[in-house]
Amino acid sequence: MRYGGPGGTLAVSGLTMRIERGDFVAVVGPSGCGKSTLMKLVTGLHVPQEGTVIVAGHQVTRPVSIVGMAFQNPTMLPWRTTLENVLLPLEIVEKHRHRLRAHKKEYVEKAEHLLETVGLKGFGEKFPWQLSGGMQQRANLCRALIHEPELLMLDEPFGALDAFTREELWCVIRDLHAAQDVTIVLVTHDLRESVFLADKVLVMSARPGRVVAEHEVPFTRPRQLDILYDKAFNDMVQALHGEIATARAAA
Ligand SMILES: Nc1ncnc2c1ncn2[C@@H]1O[C@H](COP(=O)(O)OP(=O)(O)OP(=O)(O)O)[C@@H](O)[C@H]1O
Repeated sequence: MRYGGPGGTLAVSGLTMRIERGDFVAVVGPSGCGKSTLMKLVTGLHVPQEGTVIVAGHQVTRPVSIVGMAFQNPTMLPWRTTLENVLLPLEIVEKHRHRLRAHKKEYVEKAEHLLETVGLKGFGEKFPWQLSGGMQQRANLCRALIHEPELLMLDEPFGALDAFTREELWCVIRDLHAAQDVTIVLVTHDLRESVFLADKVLVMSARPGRVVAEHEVPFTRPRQLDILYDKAFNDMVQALHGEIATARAAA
């Protein structure tokens, strides 16, 4: 995938990965290695000049509707309440668009249930600007989940949060993955986050990005936050750190 025409920036090249249904995969790598590009390729926001992206058996040629996305900046619409923001994808995704008016109550209940799951019970009527950054991130996750995506793409969704809120949201995501049949791809700079949450961690090279290593995370589920202090956990984090340092140096 190259940006800006033939002489432009080659963001990813030879990037190959296979993710099975229900997997939780984290993608880590040096800054600028093409992690966000990968997200945009999988969701169909970009189409590669060479190679193919296949999601749920179909080649991706335009934005994919079975995907839920959450990026670092929650970009909620300020003139809509939190609940109305969470309901937004339903106005876009075809399967729900036609049902929305007749089944509004059912969808509102679902949105309220999701808000409750992430600790935002009773905040649906507030506007996004009345919520803290952490609360907006939580609402952002609800919006990514409202249309029951089969694939959830998370691009640094907890990047701007303080450590405590971030760890709390890790647990929300962990529980969502355990409770629902959803495949999750998480792009992150936070190696502890990748090891805590994922079944598999993919390490990318410096730009042009490709996968240089793939690690199964051996820790049993459900994982509790205490694991962050285990030696085996920290050894894995440190090993990943070393791999990324090597990938950066090779650039
Ligand atoms: N729209 C664009 N036009 C030109 N170059 C771009 C564009 N988007 C990304 N790039 C370049 O492609 C490369 C990969 O960018 P990308 O955002 O995918 O990396 P990243 O790994 O997500 O970065 P970071 O770790 O800093 O978030 C970078 O060198 C970036 O400058």
